[in-house]
Amino acid sequence: MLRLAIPNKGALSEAAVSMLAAAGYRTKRRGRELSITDERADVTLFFLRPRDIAVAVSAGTIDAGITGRDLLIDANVEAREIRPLGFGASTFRFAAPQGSMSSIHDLAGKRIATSFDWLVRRYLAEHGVEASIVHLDGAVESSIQLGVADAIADVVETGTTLKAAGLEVFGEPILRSEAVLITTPARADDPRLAVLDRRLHGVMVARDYVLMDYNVSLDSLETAAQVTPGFESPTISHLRDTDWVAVRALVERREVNDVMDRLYAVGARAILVTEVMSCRL
Ligand SMILES: Nc1ncnc2c1ncn2[C@@H]1O[C@H](COP(=O)(O)OP(=O)(O)OP(=O)(O)O)[C@@H](O)[C@H]1O
Ligand SMILES: O=P(O)(O)OC[C@H]1O[C@H](OP(=O)(O)OP(=O)(O)O)[C@H](O)[C@@H]1O
Ligand SMILES: [Mg+2]
Repeated sequence: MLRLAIPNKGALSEAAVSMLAAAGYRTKRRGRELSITDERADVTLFFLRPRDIAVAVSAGTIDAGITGRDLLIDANVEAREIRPLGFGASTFRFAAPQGSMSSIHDLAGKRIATSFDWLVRRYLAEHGVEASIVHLDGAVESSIQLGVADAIADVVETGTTLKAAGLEVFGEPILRSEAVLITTPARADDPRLAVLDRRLHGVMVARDYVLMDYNVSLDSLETAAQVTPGFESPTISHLRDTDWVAVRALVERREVNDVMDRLYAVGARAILVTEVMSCRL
């Protein structure tokens, strides 16, 4: 049985469950169950606090986990990221009262509140800045008003929380984070993990790509195929009219209208777009 840890609450929890459900795993919890076993897929899901996931994986009691990249790095353990999962994107940034700081060098000798001590210490050391860290478990944005810190380092997504606290970001982003699939070097070659990883990749491709079909004359095929190169190579099929062919390729969802316009302009017609339910590439 493959043991996979996923967040039991917080920003990544729902999206992790829906991704696993889309990948065909049983995810429905009866009440407050701490784990669910999917006998058919040979996987047990453990619902853990997001911050504990990298620790459980590195201890070897859990084979793999879904957590935030920021939490993985901050745990400073042996677990490694094997795939970014395309949800839960955020940045990790310094912030201070509006107009008070503009560069990380302004942090020298100051107090920085954060829940990510290791991540912040490492970044400051890399940049040669000496400051003291004030550890808080959450609601870090309140620390300045409470007089316990001069600046903060925290997760920023929309910036709403910062703004409400009268703070603004400064300096470069410390990190760009998102949900990631993690494991340890000891488990990295586990074939059951490879199946999980392929399933999750299949969900990501189905979310990010659509299938595009169109007809194009042989004269314009080369130009059109360059517009839709697909993952490896577009499929070309015969049409009854031997001067024309049918082309099929995967296209990034966010580019779909632009690609259709460009195909039309080079003479492609009957351009059709279809959702991908699932795939293994
Ligand atoms: N607003 C957000 N948008 C996107 N990702 C977020 C957001 N807040 C947190 N995250 C990500 O979620 C993970 C942390 O989860 P979250 O903050 O929900 O849990 P937690 O702080 O450990 O638990 P709790 O807040 O319940 O004490 C981090 O990887 C972080 O980057
Ligand atoms: O930029 P925003 O969209 O406002 O999101 C960022 C906020 O979300 C998270 O808080 P969370 O809800 O996890 O509370 P916490 O601070 O107690 O962890 C994070 O710690 C920030 O406070
Ligand atoms: Mg939080």
